[in-house]
Amino acid sequence: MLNIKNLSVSYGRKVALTVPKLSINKGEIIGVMGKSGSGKSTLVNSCLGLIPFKGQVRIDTNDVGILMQEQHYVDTMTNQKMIEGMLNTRIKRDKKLAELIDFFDFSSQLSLHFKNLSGGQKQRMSLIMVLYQEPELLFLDEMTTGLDFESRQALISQLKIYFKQHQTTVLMVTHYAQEIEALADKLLVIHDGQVKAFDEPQNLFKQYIGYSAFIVDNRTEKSIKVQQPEDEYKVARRLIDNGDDFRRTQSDIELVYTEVMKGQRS
Ligand SMILES: Nc1ncnc2c1ncn2[C@@H]1O[C@H](COP(=O)(O)OP(=O)(O)OP(=O)(O)O)[C@@H](O)[C@H]1O
Repeated sequence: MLNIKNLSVSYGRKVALTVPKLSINKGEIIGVMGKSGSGKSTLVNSCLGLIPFKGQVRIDTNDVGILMQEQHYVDTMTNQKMIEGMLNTRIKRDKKLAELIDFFDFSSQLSLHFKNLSGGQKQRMSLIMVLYQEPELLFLDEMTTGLDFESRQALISQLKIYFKQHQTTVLMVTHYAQEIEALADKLLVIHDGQVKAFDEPQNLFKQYIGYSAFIVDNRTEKSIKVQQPEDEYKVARRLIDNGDDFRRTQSDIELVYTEVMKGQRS
């Protein structure tokens, strides 16, 4: 669905991003993580052709959607008028739109103005308009930044259902490991303009963390690395005997990310 070859983006003399090769298959959801200034937005912007770049970016569809962190709309009309105007349709007569509004629980916000919506409601409204166009490929750039925990959780679970139903291919940039854990098939870690890791979380977990790990919750939050199932049993036994509250994890994104970033220059 998206193929990148020898991509290089520079701002003036500074090379901000180089990606020798990257392929995203149809229906895959890719979560992109990296520090501020690492090149995440540069990746999205070059894929969208919004900035000049060298190399190849091939997108196998014309139905591309994008949702950035902040949206600005005119504020002279209600949300309903704006949605209907921008999509050139009427909610009453448009089953697809009515269903989306229902899905994102937006009916009671239709009579309001955009500026009076909460951050989560603003994101929902933008999503309704983006998803109405049934993009095959969707770019999400920090769509839940600034949302409170509950709004983020709600949005993530709605999107999880939606993406599954529609087999949308998604590249989402986020600072929240939890978002990737809930939605992404693969994790892409960018640091200093370079791809440091790109694979399914469980593969990266095996590579960077080991066979499995126990996180001792409540007390220490320390992770214990184990390489073999037998070791896992021994560690579990010890933790149980100590009365510790722990959980087993094989795809903890935060652990993987921390491990990938170890040894990288800041
Ligand atoms: N228009 C620009 N002109 C010059 N330098 C830029 C421009 N846009 C980005 N950069 C630089 O390129 C690098 C990558 O920026 P980018 O916006 O892609 O990072 P990011 O990972 O998306 O950061 P954040 O998480 O803060 O959004 C940074 O060093 C940034 O300062």
